[in-house]
Amino acid sequence: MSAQNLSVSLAGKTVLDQISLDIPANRVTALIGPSGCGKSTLLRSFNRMNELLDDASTEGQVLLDELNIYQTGVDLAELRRRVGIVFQKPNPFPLSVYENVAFGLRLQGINSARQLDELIAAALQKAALWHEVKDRLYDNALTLSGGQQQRLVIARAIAIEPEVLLLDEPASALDPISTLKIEELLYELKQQYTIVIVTHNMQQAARVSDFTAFMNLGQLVEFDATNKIFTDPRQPQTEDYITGRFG
Ligand SMILES: Nc1ncnc2c1ncn2[C@@H]1O[C@H](COP(=O)(O)OP(=O)(O)OP(=O)(O)O)[C@@H](O)[C@H]1O
Repeated sequence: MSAQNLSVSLAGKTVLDQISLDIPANRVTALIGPSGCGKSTLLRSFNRMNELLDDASTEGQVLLDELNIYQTGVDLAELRRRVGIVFQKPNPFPLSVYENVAFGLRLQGINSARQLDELIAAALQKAALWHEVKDRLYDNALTLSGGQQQRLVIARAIAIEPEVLLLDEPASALDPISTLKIEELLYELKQQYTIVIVTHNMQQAARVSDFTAFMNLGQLVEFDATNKIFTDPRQPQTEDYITGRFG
């Protein structure tokens, strides 16, 4: 996936300014930068979620394979199936664990009980949750712990086989053990999916990502291999940020 000269305004204010960025396939890319620099807005532009806000306008392109997702006639439901998103606060539906994962599959017309059972078990396994919920499949998802709920939301997102998974601070509401589980999970998931994660936690970005984009004031300051960004950045601004001199 790639952004090309992408600019976004919200309520008349330029929030992203001419961003061009190639997101490598089957890798984890972290978006870092000070509060308000536009990380979440960039993430949400990858599946056109900004359009759900009043008064959002977008210029430039986002390419998913060959498709400019902003061209007219793009099927937004299909786009969001291909590019899934997980938010900071776990948001399972107030349904059973099973029905949470079944939801998107049923929307795709999959109704055979046997097929659903198999796909739901596979998604829960991929989300590293199966062992904890296999005897609780019909319990309400809201009875799970916060960390389990977040892995359930990830299972719900991957059940419908997206190509890209967007994660907006997926662990910041979780305890350290749940955070570690999510981080380990990302390592497994990148074998199959392209992952973009917004994080405030620079240690987390250094641990989980292969590539890092440092943003400031709506601009992309630097994009490189994570190791390079954290040990030998090209831009003084990046160095100042990662060494804690601002932000
Ligand atoms: N719905 C909105 N309407 C108007 N302005 C908005 C809206 N949402 C965000 N903004 C503004 O857009 C800018 C970028 O916000 P965004 O949430 O993308 O930044 P961020 O880097 O993710 O910040 P944080 O790290 O604090 O979550 C900020 O100045 C913010 O105030």
